[in-house]
Amino acid sequence: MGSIEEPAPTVKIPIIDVSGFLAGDAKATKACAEELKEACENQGFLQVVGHCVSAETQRKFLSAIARFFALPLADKEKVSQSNSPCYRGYERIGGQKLDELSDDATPDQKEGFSMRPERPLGKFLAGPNQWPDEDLVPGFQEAYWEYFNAVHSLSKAMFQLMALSLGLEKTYFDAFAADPDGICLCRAHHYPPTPPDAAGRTRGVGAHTDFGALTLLLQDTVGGLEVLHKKTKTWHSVTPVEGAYVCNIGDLMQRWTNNRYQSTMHRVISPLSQTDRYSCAFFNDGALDMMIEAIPTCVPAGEKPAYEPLKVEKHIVDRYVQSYGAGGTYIEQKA
Ligand SMILES: O=C(O)CCC(=O)C(=O)O
Ligand SMILES: [Fe+2]
Repeated sequence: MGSIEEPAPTVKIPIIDVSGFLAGDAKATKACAEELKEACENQGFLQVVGHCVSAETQRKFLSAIARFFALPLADKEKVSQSNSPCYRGYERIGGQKLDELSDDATPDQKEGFSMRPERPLGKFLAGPNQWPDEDLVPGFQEAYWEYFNAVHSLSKAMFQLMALSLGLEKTYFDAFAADPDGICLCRAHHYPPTPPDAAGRTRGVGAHTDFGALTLLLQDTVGGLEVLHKKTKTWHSVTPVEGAYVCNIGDLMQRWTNNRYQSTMHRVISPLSQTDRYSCAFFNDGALDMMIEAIPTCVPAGEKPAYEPLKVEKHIVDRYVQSYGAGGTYIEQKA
């Protein structure tokens, strides 16, 4: 008798059209919230279409970041994140190591550019942005802000949909997600083509879960993003859908929902490729001073929450130190 092979698991990453919800249609909102709940309780990943970020805003932004990453290294290093007291600016290849699975992982084979809303120096991550000279990348700053504002709006709307999906008041997460001093990060990435000697050995981004609550990722059509199927430890690609946002749950939201919503491990492989890949992640990590405590309706009657209450600031600082190394600029600021 031949052995029976286990069928390969299918990991469903649904594509959810949020246009009805954004337009205020009650029936469409109910259906959207239901689809979102299903996705968040299972693989913790979905793709959002029918959103409010225009194709033109995305196009202008992707063109601006490609022009920035094409600059000579010396020009990019002028706005290096290592000169920033608040993790803003350019991050060279290998600047971050997100892999949580293996100790001997190679640093991430991506370069990045980070900006955030500007706030007076003092609190963690507050401070000024660093921009390249306008002459070097005309229109970069303008395209970046236009893009940031549009995705920020979408992010706030997605938190409202998430509240509805959990059977909560629509505004339940507003104090976190719409706080004027909240931590938002818009980080563009460039993954250079992979030479044959590095393919299979390196990672664009090592396996990790996202730190915060909710991520909205724009990826071009090259591909490479993969999510882990926990049970079988197999990786599954997130097929690019042009203009869509890959939306995923981060560790804070998993904690907040007492493990009901899943923060799933993901990575970007470095396939043998002649093509540059560009993506941009928008993280809305909320208000530093907030305490994250299990949402009461997520804790079954008679049970204790799975986690102790945790201040957002403590969680975020720990994760930055972990991925960028200790002795970061935060410690200097506090001295
Ligand atoms: O570039 C990508 O596709 C994923 C990036 C990512 O996972 C991250 O920045 O946390
Ligand atoms: Fe990620």
